[in-house]
Amino acid sequence: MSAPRKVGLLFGSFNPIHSGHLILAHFMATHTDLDAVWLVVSPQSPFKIDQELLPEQERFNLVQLAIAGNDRLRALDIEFAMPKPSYTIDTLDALRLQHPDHQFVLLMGEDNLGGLPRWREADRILAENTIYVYPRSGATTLPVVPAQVQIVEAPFLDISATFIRSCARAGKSIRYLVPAAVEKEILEKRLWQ
Ligand SMILES: Nc1ncnc2c1ncn2[C@@H]1O[C@H](COP(=O)(O)OP(=O)(O)OP(=O)(O)O)[C@@H](O)[C@H]1O
Ligand SMILES: O=C(O)c1ccc[n+]([C@@H]2O[C@H](COP(=O)([O-])O)[C@@H](O)[C@H]2O)c1
Repeated sequence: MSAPRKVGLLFGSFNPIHSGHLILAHFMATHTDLDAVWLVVSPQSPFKIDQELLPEQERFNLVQLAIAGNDRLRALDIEFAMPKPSYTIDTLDALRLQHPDHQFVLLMGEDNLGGLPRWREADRILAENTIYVYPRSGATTLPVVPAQVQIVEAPFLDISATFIRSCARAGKSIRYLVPAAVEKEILEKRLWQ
């Protein structure tokens, strides 16, 4: 049996994955007490119903290309078989059933913290999980920050998937904003062009 592990979970639409996600995920997996970070690709965020999304399998493939060769990072498609939209509490329950020996930590950008009370079963998410929050533009907060929320001073890169998509649409370079393998795939498949 493998040793118990402390694993950070980075949930996202990853439409597409970019260098901001990767630097954050690798930093969390190597500069904190976490052993690994799993990137959970959400088919449909409850807060992004109207957003034009690449097919989930395509987004998942881009995540896999981006993290290839990094044994601290892993891509999860667990939400593909679950009801949509993708509610994080349901995924956390499923992951705890699948991996009873693991300790999970929720990773969250400061942009998402203030909106957390509007998440499904937010009280249970807060009661059952440690949350590592890292800097992100559009920072929001909770009226009272609970003890299980820890601020991690991770490097801050102001890149968003929205910006990557707008560059691709405008025919502008996305070199270094996404890993080379992801750039190649976006250009070859003419994604968002
Ligand atoms: N540049 C970044 N640095 C650190 N974390 C990020 C960065 N971009 C996104 N994240 C975080 O990654 C998680 C998933 O983000 P998501 O897939 O929604 O990407 P996004 O860039 O915010 O997308 P979009 O621009 O389409 O809203 C969120 O918790 C978000 O805060
Ligand atoms: O569970 C919820 O109620 C909930 C509400 C909003 C967002 N989330 C999850 O948070 C992740 C990031 O969402 P977003 O909207 O910032 O892309 C994504 O995995 C969503 O499924 C989850």
